[in-house]
Amino acid sequence: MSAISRLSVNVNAVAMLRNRRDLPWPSVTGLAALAMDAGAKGITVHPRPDERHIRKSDVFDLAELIEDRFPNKELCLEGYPSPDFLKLVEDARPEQVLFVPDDPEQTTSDHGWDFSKDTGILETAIAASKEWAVTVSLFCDPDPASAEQAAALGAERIEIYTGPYGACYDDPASAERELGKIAAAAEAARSAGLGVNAGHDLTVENIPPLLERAPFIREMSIGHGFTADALVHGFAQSVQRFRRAMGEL
Ligand SMILES: CC(=O)[C@@H](O)[C@H](O)COP(=O)(O)O
Ligand SMILES: NCC(=O)COP(=O)(O)O
Repeated sequence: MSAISRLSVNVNAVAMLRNRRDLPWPSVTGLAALAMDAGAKGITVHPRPDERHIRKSDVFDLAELIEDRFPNKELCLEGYPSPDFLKLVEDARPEQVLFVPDDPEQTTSDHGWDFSKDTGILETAIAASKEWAVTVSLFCDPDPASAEQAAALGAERIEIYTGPYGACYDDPASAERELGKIAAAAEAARSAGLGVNAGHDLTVENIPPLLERAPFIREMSIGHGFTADALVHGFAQSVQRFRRAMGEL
């Protein structure tokens, strides 16, 4: 068994379920603790401006949980680098921040940064995060040029957007085409000295072929597919199932 997992469990969907009622359950911190006890490397959350799932208070609760009970695990915060989000990063000090080019109205993340027009806001956000000693990752489409531009801006990692791959995984020709794009972007990022993460619509089924093409991917944040799996198998079992799919068990 490898000591460090790649799996960061995204608990957005747990918060969404909790928010159906004015009650504290299911518990975001409780399930996050369960996932980390079961072997996840950490927890990811994407607090959106409307707090439709993760609330600011969850971010602080999770940061405290990790500091107090899981000092070797990591919190990753995802979001658009608005002043409000940057203040949250400054106050909560996660181990990693993923900057995502999401509009506040967006249903979910569906594209990477456009480096031909978004560099100003990213330069400011990257410089601030580095001052706070927070590792910076940028959400990128699976294309080598984006990886190189992310490196030129001073990011330490990229997260390759795997939504299109997840959506066509059942169609071998389309999946192969998407895997080729992801592998090329991952290689370019690695050559540029970046750590390579991947995320969006990853599942127990589609992870193994992805890791065959890019075995050096260091982190996968998984929420929707993880939660769907956990509804059937239970949170702790799903950590095992995803780690097995990642070749870690
Ligand atoms: C950045 C990313 O890939 C997203 O998948 C995100 O973390 C999911 O956000 P929602 O849970 O709001 O769809
Ligand atoms: N960064 C991707 C993420 O955190 C979770 O995405 P998904 O598994 O909910 O699609």
